[in-house]
Amino acid sequence: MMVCEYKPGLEGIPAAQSGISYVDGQKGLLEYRGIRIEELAEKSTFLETAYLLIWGELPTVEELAAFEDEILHHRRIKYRIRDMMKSFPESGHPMDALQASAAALGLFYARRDLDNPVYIRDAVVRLLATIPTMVAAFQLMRKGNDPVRPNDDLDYAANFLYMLHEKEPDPLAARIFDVCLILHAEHTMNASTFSARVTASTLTDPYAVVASAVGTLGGPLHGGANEEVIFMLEEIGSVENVRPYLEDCLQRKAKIMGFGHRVYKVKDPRATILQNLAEKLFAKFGHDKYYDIAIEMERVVEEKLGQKGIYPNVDFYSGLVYRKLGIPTDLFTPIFAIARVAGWLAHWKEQLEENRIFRPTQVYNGRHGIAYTPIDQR
Ligand SMILES: CC(=O)SCCNC(=O)CCNC(=O)[C@H](O)C(C)(C)COP(=O)(O)OP(=O)(O)OC[C@H]1O[C@@H](n2cnc3c(N)ncnc32)[C@H](O)[C@@H]1OP(=O)(O)O
Ligand SMILES: O=C([O-])CC(=O)C(=O)O
Repeated sequence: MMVCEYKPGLEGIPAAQSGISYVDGQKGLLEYRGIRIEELAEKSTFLETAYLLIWGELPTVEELAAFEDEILHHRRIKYRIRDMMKSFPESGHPMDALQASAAALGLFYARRDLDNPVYIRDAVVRLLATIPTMVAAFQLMRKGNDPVRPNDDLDYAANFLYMLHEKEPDPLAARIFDVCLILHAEHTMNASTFSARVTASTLTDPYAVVASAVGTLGGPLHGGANEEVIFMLEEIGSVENVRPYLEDCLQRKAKIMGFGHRVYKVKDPRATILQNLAEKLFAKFGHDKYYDIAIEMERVVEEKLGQKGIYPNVDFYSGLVYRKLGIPTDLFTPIFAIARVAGWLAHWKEQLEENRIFRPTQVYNGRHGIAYTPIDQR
């Protein structure tokens, strides 16, 4: 067996062969199935992009209509899932509620028929359709309200905002939210996708795959950074405080949330698009003073850490967009998950097509040959 050098965090180690997405971290380039993210953000919709990621090609008019229709008809959640969510503590984090609810779907669809394309399609449709409903339902129920039923007249993104705010969204807000979903849908072998693929490789069900990925996404070094960014902007509070705040972080060797990336050594192309989306929202709905703080942060971080390749990542500007859409801070990461379900499912499907269980090795650095000490002698 070939022995490889141990790399903390598996840096630079390929974990799969994949044709789903591609990142050039030096050029700041991201493609889904070969199509540039900028082009998808301008021309596609989230469901069309999800189709592209999962089935490998852009859908025809008929294929897209059929896919959208299937999703529309599977948006409602079972009353038993809703009742289970109602019993969750309202102080609990919505990512934990989502992880538990996604896993609970597996209780209803326990049969695993992984060689059957109908089973795969049903699972894809069910997960894409119900995850947004679950996120919105928990949000309303933790406030003591009943969840809002999906609105069949609204598309995927608009319906989510409708279920969250109990009113139809402004069309610009809905389109911008849809673009956010496109931007977050997939990103090569990131931590949660790796987690999804490891879980998939055991041939378990897709609900367990998504639940394990949701758990991984929630951490502050990964998708959870989007809410940490807002806490940080609130703590900084003013443009004048940016420099002393960052100097203090650097002195303490503390990570600056929303900056840095294992692959990108330039500004994340999604951060550039999200920044433009934020500006569009500010032009229509009013400015956000935290944006001025964010701009100053980007300037000072580049001055201090640019030579190390530390630039804004996808999590830096997304929260400013979501705030303007009236979304509470602790829903930012669940919204990331709504989008990333598309990527996780694409990787689940790809993993099954050429599966081998993930079972890496380790470098043992513990002891050998130690005698057992009876408890009364310890
Ligand atoms: C959707 C996403 O997951 S995007 C990422 C979201 N996460 C964040 O925004 C959290 C802040 N960023 C980070 O913690 C990291 O940049 C990560 C987790 C994204 C990438 O981590 P790694 O690739 O392991 O980089 P690592 O932590 O080894 O950093 C390399 C060097 O850059 C520095 N660095 C990296 N990110 C930052 C940051 N955000 N602030 C300050 N310094 C940083 C490190 O201190 C380290 O410096 P050193 O070589 O002098 O010790
Ligand atoms: O690729 C990564 O490591 C993290 C990231 O940007 C993502 O998952 O979108």
